[in-house]
Amino acid sequence: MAEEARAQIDVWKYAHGFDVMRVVKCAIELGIPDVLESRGSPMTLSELSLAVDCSEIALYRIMRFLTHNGIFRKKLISQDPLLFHYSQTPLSRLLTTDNMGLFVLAQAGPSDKQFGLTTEDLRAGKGSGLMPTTDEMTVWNSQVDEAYEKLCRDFMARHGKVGASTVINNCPEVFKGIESLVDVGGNNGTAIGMFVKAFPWIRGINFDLPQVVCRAPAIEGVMHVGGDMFENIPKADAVMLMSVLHDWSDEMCIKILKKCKEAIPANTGKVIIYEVVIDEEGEEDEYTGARLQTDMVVMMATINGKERTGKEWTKLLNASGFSKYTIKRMKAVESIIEAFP
Ligand SMILES: C[S@@+](CC[C@H](N)C(=O)[O-])C[C@H]1O[C@@H](n2cnc3c(N)ncnc32)[C@H](O)[C@@H]1O
Ligand SMILES: O=c1cc(-c2ccc(O)cc2)oc2c(O)c(O)ccc12
Repeated sequence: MAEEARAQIDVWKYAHGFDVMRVVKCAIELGIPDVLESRGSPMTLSELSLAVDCSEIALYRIMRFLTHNGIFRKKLISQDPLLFHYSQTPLSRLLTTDNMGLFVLAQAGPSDKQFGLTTEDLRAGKGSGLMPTTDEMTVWNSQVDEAYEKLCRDFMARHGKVGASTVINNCPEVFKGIESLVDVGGNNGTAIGMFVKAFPWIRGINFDLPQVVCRAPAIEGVMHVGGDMFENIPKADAVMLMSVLHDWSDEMCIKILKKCKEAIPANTGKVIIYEVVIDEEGEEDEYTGARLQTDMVVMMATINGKERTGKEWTKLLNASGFSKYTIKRMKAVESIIEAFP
């Protein structure tokens, strides 16, 4: 593989390296290596959930990530996750509290919700919501250090830049025939500004919460509109949703998607979703690890957010009233989903 292509994959190890260790720390705190060791034989998700007192949904997600990383082993008896059998590896045996487990916990420092998943949240089946405030709102938590809050805002703006160039380079055809495009949850307008520059026939609307767009810089060809995507979305030929839906539960996503549908023409409109599509078992590629890491990041950052598999996207789009959709896989962590009314 060319050095450049390898770097596109390896960079995620550094971007999410700290998060990997936070999930390993939670697994030790929950006692997963200890329970598997004392049982001495493989355990189903339900058995493990009962033994470590952790919700099945949260446990399934962290075990999906930890088995992909070779920390535990998973045996598929069927495609039903409730019937997966989990067992130790030589590595997880070293992570028991009798062995190196306490060493890892000590090095990780005191448990502090501000800096990672907590076992209490996982037990309750929710994410840690480090970044939202209340009601699943994804606005940076004002209780965190001011400099860190600014770093998070700046990081999100860069995320928009990286995402927009991935879409422009890999899927320029999605912009064909679109005269107006609204980027819902577009933050400071970085992404929509890049789309309008690359495809100058498009009129861009950057739509985000009023307290977010009021800080956005003026961008040629882009109008900033403040509002609430659960209430009303400005009308346009197409709606873009970049890394927005992964912050929300299925129920809230359906509300957002229904509002997006109302904003576009019934016969020619489309919703363009730029999000991770988690690979099904046996369909992994070189980005699978980074996609699963992003699921862990979303679990830490939000309360009910998650990355979704193709099947989960189908359910969501059908429930939101979209009649058809296509998934375009890219050489990237995210994919493009085009949904049509
Ligand atoms: C994870 S960020 C994604 C930002 C940008 N699309 C990107 O990919 O970099 C989610 C965005 O959704 C916005 N948002 C959250 N709740 C919203 C709401 N009710 N209405 C409009 N935007 C909202 C946030 O302010 C934030 O800018
Ligand atoms: O801290 C994050 C990171 C992401 C993120 C990371 C990698 C990707 O490929 C996509 C997104 O998304 C976040 C997010 O949506 C949020 O509301 C808070 C924090 C983060």
